[in-house]
Amino acid sequence: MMKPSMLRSLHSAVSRRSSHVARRGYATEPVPERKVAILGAAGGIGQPLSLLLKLNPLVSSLSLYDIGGTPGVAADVSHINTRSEVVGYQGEEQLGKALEGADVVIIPAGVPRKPGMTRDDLFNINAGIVKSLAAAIAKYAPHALVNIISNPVNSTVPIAAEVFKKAGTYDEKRLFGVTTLDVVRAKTFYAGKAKVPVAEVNVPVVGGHAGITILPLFSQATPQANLDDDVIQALTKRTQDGGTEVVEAKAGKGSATLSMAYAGAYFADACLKGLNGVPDVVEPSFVQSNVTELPFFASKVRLGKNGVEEVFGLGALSDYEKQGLENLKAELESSIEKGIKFANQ
Ligand SMILES: NC(=O)c1ccc[n+]([C@@H]2O[C@H](COP(=O)([O-])OP(=O)(O)OC[C@H]3O[C@@H](n4cnc5c(N)ncnc54)[C@H](O)[C@@H]3O)[C@@H](O)[C@H]2O)c1
Ligand SMILES: O=C(O)C[C@H](O)C(=O)O
Repeated sequence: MMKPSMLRSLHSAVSRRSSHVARRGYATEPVPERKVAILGAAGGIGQPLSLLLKLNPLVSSLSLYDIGGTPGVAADVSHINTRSEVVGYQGEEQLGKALEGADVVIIPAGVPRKPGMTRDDLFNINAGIVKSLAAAIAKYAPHALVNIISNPVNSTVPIAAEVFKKAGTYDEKRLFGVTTLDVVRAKTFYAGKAKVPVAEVNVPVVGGHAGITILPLFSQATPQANLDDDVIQALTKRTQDGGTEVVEAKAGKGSATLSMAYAGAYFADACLKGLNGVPDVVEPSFVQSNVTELPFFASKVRLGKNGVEEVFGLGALSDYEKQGLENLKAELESSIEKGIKFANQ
């Protein structure tokens, strides 16, 4: 996966490879051609996400779509001397071209929260946006891996699934709700309390992506730090409220964009590695699932040439986590049902 420390060396590595290929006239390490489309590319997440994907050597074609503003973002990002070609598309009439041939489609389109709002308060606007973008994906990129960032993720993923079912293109292995930011936060907060190097930390986060539906499993965190129960409870609450912490700090100017772009680029990189046949690519995602009785659930998944190759279970839970799991089910179920109902109206 693309770690922050790798970003600095990435540019020089890519430049070295490009000049080597140019000198010899053929690629010494064949890297498959991969098109990534970002829908909502001119937004707060979309722009830094476009930048990070332009730095990813696995991407050969970067397609930046939004209702407006993408010619400028594409012109800007395209001046970076890395592998991919960048094209900006704006307006619905260009959406088909933006999607055609895409291997991975990332959707950060939609409105963000303001202080005092829940993610569900975004449903009325974002549900319609995701529904129409999913219909276009079914038509123009039916085999792409789809990474949904738009909130409320607990509802927008089921919406996309229903749209794909109706279009006859649904493949549960290819649809992902991006919950990577929850894991990024859990790792950061845990490392701070446990006083261990953050780069060594792993924390599974399961459930969904809103408030109490976000369930970090600190009992399975590594390295183990034997933190007191009250510290674990505070870490759990901080992870669940991580998004709200940013919304309040931004004071009306939106929600997490930069950390989300990092998390989205990280997950897209994992999807590309899986498609390219890299073994043992395991990341968390909100996917169709049999892990609990709920039809969608976030847990670790193995990514491969067809998307989801394996959905991992919960492992051993502490009593506190067992209770957290029971507590989240009603809210998660109702958000999933709300999405399904909306898509079928
Ligand atoms: N999954 C997560 O962890 C996570 C984290 C942060 C934010 N989010 C969500 O991501 C979404 C975007 O956040 P942001 O801060 O980038 O918002 P933003 O308002 O800065 O950008 C959204 C972009 O979407 C575009 N857009 C709107 N309708 C569109 C359509 N039909 N087709 C294409 N593009 C369209 C807008 O023009 C804008 O450029 C929000 O819903 C937010 O809640 C999710
Ligand atoms: O909190 C939000 O509304 C945005 C996002 O879901 C996040 O977790 O940062």
